[in-house]
Amino acid sequence: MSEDSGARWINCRAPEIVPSRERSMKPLVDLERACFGFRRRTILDDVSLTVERGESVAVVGPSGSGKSTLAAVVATLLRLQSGELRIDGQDVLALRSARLAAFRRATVGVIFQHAELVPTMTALENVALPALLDGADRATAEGRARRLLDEVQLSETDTPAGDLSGGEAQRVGIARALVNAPALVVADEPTASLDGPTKAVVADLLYSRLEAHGAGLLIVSHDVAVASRADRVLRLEGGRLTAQLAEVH
Ligand SMILES: Nc1ncnc2c1ncn2[C@@H]1O[C@H](COP(=O)(O)OP(=O)(O)OP(=O)(O)O)[C@@H](O)[C@H]1O
Repeated sequence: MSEDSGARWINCRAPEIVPSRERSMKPLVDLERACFGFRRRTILDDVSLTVERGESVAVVGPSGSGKSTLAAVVATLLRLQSGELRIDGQDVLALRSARLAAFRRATVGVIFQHAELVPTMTALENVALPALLDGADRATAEGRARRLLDEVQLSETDTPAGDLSGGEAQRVGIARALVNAPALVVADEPTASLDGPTKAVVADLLYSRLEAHGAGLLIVSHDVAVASRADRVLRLEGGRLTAQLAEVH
């Protein structure tokens, strides 16, 4: 999803950088009274959400209810039309394109349904890329990438990403999301395109690696087994976000 697609920019304030000590006392994600629509259709209607540091929060809901839109808003890929969003204490709506991109690279890892790797680059190059873009030198970026690929149990690091199976590609996606040691990972249907046994392996790796790295997680998933492993499960329906009280479906 591209930044600003279909959205109108309303909040226009001067950038404010919050000191890191002050940031660490605030929720990792603090979304308040968020509204977002595509053209005339309201998708998020006064939605508030917090994710604490190291916490995992799953969002479930009917198809088309706006789960991916919410994930893209929290991943700072789409801008809210009204409301507030602070991530790691930073008012992200106050940041414009270049600074927002730099903030996102350092703070938010994103995992997509189809991994979205560069097919001609190897697994190792795909994982190292965000670190290189964030200013790491090649040896450092590749060292981090190798360690993370080892963590997700991918030994064939020189295979072009286009030749990987769906499960392998998603393991690379998890490693890539973690390469800049983000405080937050946003995962949009990370297991939806995988078969049963592979889903379980990828979900295990996702939750265990995030816990090991102390990253918070916002995960959108149709999969009961995957969503119910989160610390909290929320339901998005009719533009509103509520606690999921009954069984996830
Ligand atoms: N770029 C866009 N322009 C216009 N409408 C869009 C755009 N992206 C999504 N939508 C619409 O917004 C609504 C919410 O889409 P979204 O993908 O967020 O829902 P979802 O809950 O993730 O759905 P699913 O579970 O089927 O993936 C849908 O009706 C979709 O068609």
